[in-house]
Amino acid sequence: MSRPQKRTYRIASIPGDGIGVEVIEQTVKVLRTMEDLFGSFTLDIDMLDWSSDRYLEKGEYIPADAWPKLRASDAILFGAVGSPDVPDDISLWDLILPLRKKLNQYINLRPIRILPGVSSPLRSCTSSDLDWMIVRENSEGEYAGQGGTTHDDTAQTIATEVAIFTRLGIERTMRFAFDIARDRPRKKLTMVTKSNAQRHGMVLWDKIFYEVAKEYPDVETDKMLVDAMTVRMVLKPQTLDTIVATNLHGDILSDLAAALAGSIGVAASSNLDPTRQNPSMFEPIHGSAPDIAGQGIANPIGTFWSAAEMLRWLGEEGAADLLMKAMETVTASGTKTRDVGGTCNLAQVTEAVIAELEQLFHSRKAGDH
Ligand SMILES: NC(=O)c1ccc[n+]([C@@H]2O[C@H](COP(=O)([O-])OP(=O)(O)OC[C@H]3O[C@@H](n4cnc5c(N)ncnc54)[C@H](O)[C@@H]3O)[C@@H](O)[C@H]2O)c1
Ligand SMILES: O=C(O)C[C@@H](O)C(=O)O
Ligand SMILES: [K+]
Ligand SMILES: [Mn+2]
Repeated sequence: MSRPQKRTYRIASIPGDGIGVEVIEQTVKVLRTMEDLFGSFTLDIDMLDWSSDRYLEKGEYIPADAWPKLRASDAILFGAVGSPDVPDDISLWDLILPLRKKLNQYINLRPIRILPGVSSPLRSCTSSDLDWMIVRENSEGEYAGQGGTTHDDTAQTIATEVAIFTRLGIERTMRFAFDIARDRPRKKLTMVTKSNAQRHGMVLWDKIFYEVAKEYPDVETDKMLVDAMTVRMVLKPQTLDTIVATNLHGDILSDLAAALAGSIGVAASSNLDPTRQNPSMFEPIHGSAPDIAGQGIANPIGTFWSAAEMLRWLGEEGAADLLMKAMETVTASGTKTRDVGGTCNLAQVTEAVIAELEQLFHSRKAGDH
């Protein structure tokens, strides 16, 4: 009998700043455990020091010659960027945004659920009341990079931040969102907009949503103005399932959604190039959290979940499922960080997840025979 060949994946890992470094360190331990347990795949992890420290030292986040190698990787595992020593617009526009843009990661997919053992700040909201998939457009809107400042240092300074919406960008996002909605049991897609006040880009957004909807007669459609959407997310979470939103709206709503599901520390995201011509990038939705950085108390679950999504994207479904199961068993058992009501530090949560992975893997193996 010939043994199946071991699969190798080239992973570029960018821990970044603050708690990004801490959560990635733990996630790599978890991935190494999975690699050892399964034995069927190898993760060739390239740790990249692209951080604000590097920027302060060398004047750049991403080395100019780094792109070909990065493009040749199979996936990117990202922590967070942002430092009190560098203006936030520089760190975002020199690190995370060029990655998303140059690698054509035009979808940011953010699953939001209440994990076992985690409670929602909403009174009587259970896991069956809040199970959402947020599809955030990830390349245009206010993030298109169009704009500028003139008349600097005068009383007439002008600054523009031009929100760009293109048919191409909207159409591919809507199609992706409808595909996601169709694959979920409720087959329901809520489109978030602001086409009452924003009469050009958002009107085009709505128009294309209804055009694409015609191709998906089996998916129930629904439209919400973004302000009212915040109210509905809080008061009627059970009426939502798949949500499609612009880059900026999706950014804001997903932090709210994560908080409603218990903590921003458990929320995952996938920056996807659905064409698979470039590597996709997986990261927790949170930032570098300077207020708790260096204390070892950050919740690593959002990054573990992102790593599970990375394994799924790479085709390692079994490993992804096992990691989700281990994570959820650990949160259910009460081994949790403070943001979700526990008393553990991130290393203790990691150790518990690793122990659970080993336990689950071996009991599954025993069940096979
Ligand atoms: N994609 C990214 O890398 C990304 C995302 C968001 C913010 N940022 C950057 O991060 C920096 C800080 O931004 P911010 O404070 O607005 O947002 P943040 O997400 O870093 O933190 C918001 C709050 O949530 C808490 N928090 C975040 N992650 C947590 C975790 N894993 N466990 C426990 N608590 C957690 C923080 O302590 C803080 O109180 C800024 O420079 C910002 O630009 C980067
Ligand atoms: O996309 C952004 O605005 C950066 C950060 O807030 C994020 O959600 O990744
Ligand atoms: K992040
Ligand atoms: Mn955000």
